[in-house]
Amino acid sequence: MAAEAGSGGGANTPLGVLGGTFDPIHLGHLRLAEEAREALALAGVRLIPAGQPPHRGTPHSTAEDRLAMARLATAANPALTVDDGEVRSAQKSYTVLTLQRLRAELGAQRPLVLILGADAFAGLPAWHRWEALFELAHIAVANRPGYAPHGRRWPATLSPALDAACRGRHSADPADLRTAPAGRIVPFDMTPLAISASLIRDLVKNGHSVRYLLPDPVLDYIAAHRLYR
Ligand SMILES: Nc1ncnc2c1ncn2[C@@H]1O[C@H](COP(=O)(O)OP(=O)(O)OP(=O)(O)O)[C@@H](O)[C@H]1O
Ligand SMILES: O=C(O)c1ccc[n+]([C@@H]2O[C@H](COP(=O)([O-])O)[C@@H](O)[C@H]2O)c1
Repeated sequence: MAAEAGSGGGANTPLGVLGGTFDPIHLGHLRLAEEAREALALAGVRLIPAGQPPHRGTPHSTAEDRLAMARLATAANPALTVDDGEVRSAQKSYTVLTLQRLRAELGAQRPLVLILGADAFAGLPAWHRWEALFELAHIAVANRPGYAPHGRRWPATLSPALDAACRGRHSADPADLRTAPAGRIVPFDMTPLAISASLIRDLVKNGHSVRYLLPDPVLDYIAAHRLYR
């Protein structure tokens, strides 16, 4: 059985961190976590729903609903755990603060791997104290349909600031993630899934089915709470 995220594995086993608004959580998020876990030999992945996402308006569902859906979506997989730290915090959900909290919890030596889709990675220079992220965690970047940089082509398409920050950090070998607590950038390929939370919200709003785009318990939660109508 896979080790429980956050406590599993040895002291050097990297732990994945996947933040998101998860409005709602869908199979793109879950495959991103699962494929990162497998490709990068992670102890597990902590999914962290944003309480107050810094770069978008108020989410369409409450933080409690998004947290509940994330818990339902991951209940059957012990390698995926849900962290409510950002939902419980009164502050904006800046990733740098969350990684500092995880560092304090897990120690300075535990390798952390911040998992991002290609769209999120490309926007990194707009994040709060973004260059400090490289001191706190490794970064794993997955392809996402419709977005560049994509997979192994990514270094050619970065903004100059991100390109400069990435220089010398690139690694194609997941084993490198064990040799330091932070600082590497690892692109990895996942099954391309053109699923987004905004697509799901639009489908629900227009009365269409979203079955098989997200787990059935999340589908049932959306229906029971009349979300996104
Ligand atoms: N289908 C997908 N493939 C790869 N990465 C994804 C996919 N969907 C989301 N991600 C990644 O998951 C993280 C959280 O995404 P987020 O919660 O914003 O979902 P979203 O589907 O992009 O939402 P929205 O459509 O509301 O903008 C980001 O790093 C994002 O790049
Ligand atoms: O730290 C920041 O400045 C920052 C800016 C934008 C997004 N993030 C984080 O990136 C994740 C995805 O955000 P979003 O808005 O695309 O759902 C989520 O965990 C956010 O808290 C973080």
